[in-house]
Amino acid sequence: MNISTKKICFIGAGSMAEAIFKGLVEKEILPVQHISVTNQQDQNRLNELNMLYDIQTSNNAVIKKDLIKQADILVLAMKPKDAESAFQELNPLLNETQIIVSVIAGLTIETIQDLLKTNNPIVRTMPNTSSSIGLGVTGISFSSNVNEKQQQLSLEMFDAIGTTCVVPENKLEILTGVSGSGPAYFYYMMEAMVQAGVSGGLSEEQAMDLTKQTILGAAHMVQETGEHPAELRSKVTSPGGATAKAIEALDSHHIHEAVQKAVYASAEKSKEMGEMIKVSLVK
Ligand SMILES: NC(=O)C1=CN([C@@H]2O[C@H](COP(=O)(O)OP(=O)(O)OC[C@H]3O[C@@H](n4cnc5c(N)ncnc54)[C@H](OP(=O)(O)O)[C@@H]3O)[C@@H](O)[C@H]2O)C=CC1
Ligand SMILES: O=C(O)[C@@H]1CCC=N1
Repeated sequence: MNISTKKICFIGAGSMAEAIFKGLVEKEILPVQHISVTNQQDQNRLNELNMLYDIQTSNNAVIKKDLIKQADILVLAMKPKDAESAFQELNPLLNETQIIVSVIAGLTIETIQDLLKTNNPIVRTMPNTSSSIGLGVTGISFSSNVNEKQQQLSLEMFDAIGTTCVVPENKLEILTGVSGSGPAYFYYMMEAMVQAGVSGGLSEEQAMDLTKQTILGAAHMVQETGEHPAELRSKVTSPGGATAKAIEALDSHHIHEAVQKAVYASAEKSKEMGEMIKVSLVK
């Protein structure tokens, strides 16, 4: 099996769907004619995506049905709260050979199966938005009926836009806290660094360039040296020097614990969003 011969239909046209198909289109992983995108109602958004990527887009009921029926892989990319109604629409259109890839935070394989009322192979994933530039990382769990070839195909799709990490399903929430939400923590940190630079007298452009290159360099250092971040940090931190004072300031605000709390909060919220749908199913 090869991903380049497959047809992929994205159900949901938001930031995450775009990050994935942008990565696939720009890396020429499959022909643009093989990629289609639908959403609930926002026609302007679909027009914009069609113009940008030359992929097929439609939320016309008849065309949407055809796109879904023809797809080998369906990517579920709506918010958890919209999953139930979206899945009801999907159910009559599915055939059992289609691979269902979900990027929805918190929604378990079991709930997806219950909602879809089918026995399709389910690939539950947690990507991140850096997939759009081929630097994403995607956590993946498979339902027990995803065969070897289908697993390879799914891995091929996400490896093409970054790296993948196959984990047991009960690890996907904590993985969401680390890498799904993770880019936001670094952007948050960057916002603060730029603001401080500007307050201290740098131009916005200078502060942004310095911050950008610093985070890029730090990430490459971890990757290329293979050294632990703690070791690299100690090399920046001259005893009694400026960095030591900076780390002291971070420690005095319990930033280390705060970051851990942020990871746990994201994991907890993901679980909660999935649980809410499970509860509404039982009712
Ligand atoms: N953003 C991120 O960094 C990440 C997001 N995720 C997951 O991806 C999913 C989408 O998130 P994100 O892209 O940020 O969300 P957005 O709000 O940007 O996009 C949601 C999309 O879902 C569509 N939609 C809603 N209801 C339906 C329906 N019934 N049928 C078809 N499409 C529908 C919306 O269409 P319309 O506008 O027409 O209503 C919209 O295009 C979430 O479940 C999230 O947990 C996972 C990893 C990272
Ligand atoms: O914020 C969210 O709920 C999604 C999941 C991880 C990143 N974005």
